[in-house]
Amino acid sequence: MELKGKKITVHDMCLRDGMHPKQHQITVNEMVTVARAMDEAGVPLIEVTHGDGLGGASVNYGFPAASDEDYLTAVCKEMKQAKISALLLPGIGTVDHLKMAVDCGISTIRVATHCTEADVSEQHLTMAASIDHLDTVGFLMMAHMIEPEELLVQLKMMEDFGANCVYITDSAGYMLPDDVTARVALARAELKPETEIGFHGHHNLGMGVANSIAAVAAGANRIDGSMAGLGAGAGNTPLEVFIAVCDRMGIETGVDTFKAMDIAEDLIVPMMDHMVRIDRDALTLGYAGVYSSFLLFAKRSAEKYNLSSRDILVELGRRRTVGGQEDMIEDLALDMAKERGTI
Ligand SMILES: C[C@H](O)CC(=O)C(=O)O
Ligand SMILES: [Mn+2]
Repeated sequence: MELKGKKITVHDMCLRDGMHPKQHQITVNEMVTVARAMDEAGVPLIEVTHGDGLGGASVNYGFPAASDEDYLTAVCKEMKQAKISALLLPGIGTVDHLKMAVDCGISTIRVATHCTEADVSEQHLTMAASIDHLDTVGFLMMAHMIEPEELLVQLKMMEDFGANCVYITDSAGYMLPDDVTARVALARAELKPETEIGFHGHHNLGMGVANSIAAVAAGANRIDGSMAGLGAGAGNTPLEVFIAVCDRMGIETGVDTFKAMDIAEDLIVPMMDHMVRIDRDALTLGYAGVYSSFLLFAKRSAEKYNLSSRDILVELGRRRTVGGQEDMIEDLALDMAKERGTI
């Protein structure tokens, strides 16, 4: 496919997926500063929410520095051209959270489920689609775990519930470009032509940019990334890198490449509590197909029970654990520690 001249929408994740490595402690001021700079650089869409979506503030997922309502209210009113999105996982976020986010000024709601559980998104997607001008997006996580044909059934379900855009989400950073091509191309061929297709990558195997380009080539027109890769695991597709590559290839993002680089370097890297990079554990997530936001949970349990975090992650992958099973990580570590006599 000729990519030169193709227009795509990039969607920044620093202020939502980036909440995972920050243990949800990004302040309202930091959110506003980063969002303003991205607005100025031409980033068209920015996600702002607790790392686990609206309503994520809890013992299980972690308490944030401020409420979703405070973050969204503060950021939405500052935007000149950028639109703000919020993420919602049914079971964590409710229809009331969705209404609150709309009242705060979001333009996009993304309803996320595990890749085999699109049916649980019906209530939220139907409701969102009934709200005037609300960009309604379905988001299927851990999409590497099922074959393209099975994924298509789930994507179609979200389309039927009213999503005008559906996402193929590589939550574990496990996919290789051929995996992305197979899933996106089938979706592009079978979904309604007016339904947009998005791809959300994690960089655990260093494939974020290559996978995102594969997605665009196969027919996706929305691509998630985050400046300096601030996101779960080894982070999301580093957005400033993806923008520079698009620039070289003639793919139009509308974002100023040098301003994107400056945001990554001058604003995001200094905010990091640890370097978000492909270290041994993040690489293991990608290699073993584990949900990226399990990383810090596994590291904490490893430290507590004198275990190797890699061993915990490999076992989580073997057990095919999925998002929402965070509480099982400590249970697993405790069992492993008893078995190995490390406690
Ligand atoms: C709640 C997760 O962090 C959503 C996401 O970004 C992913 O699955 O990847
Ligand atoms: Mn993610």
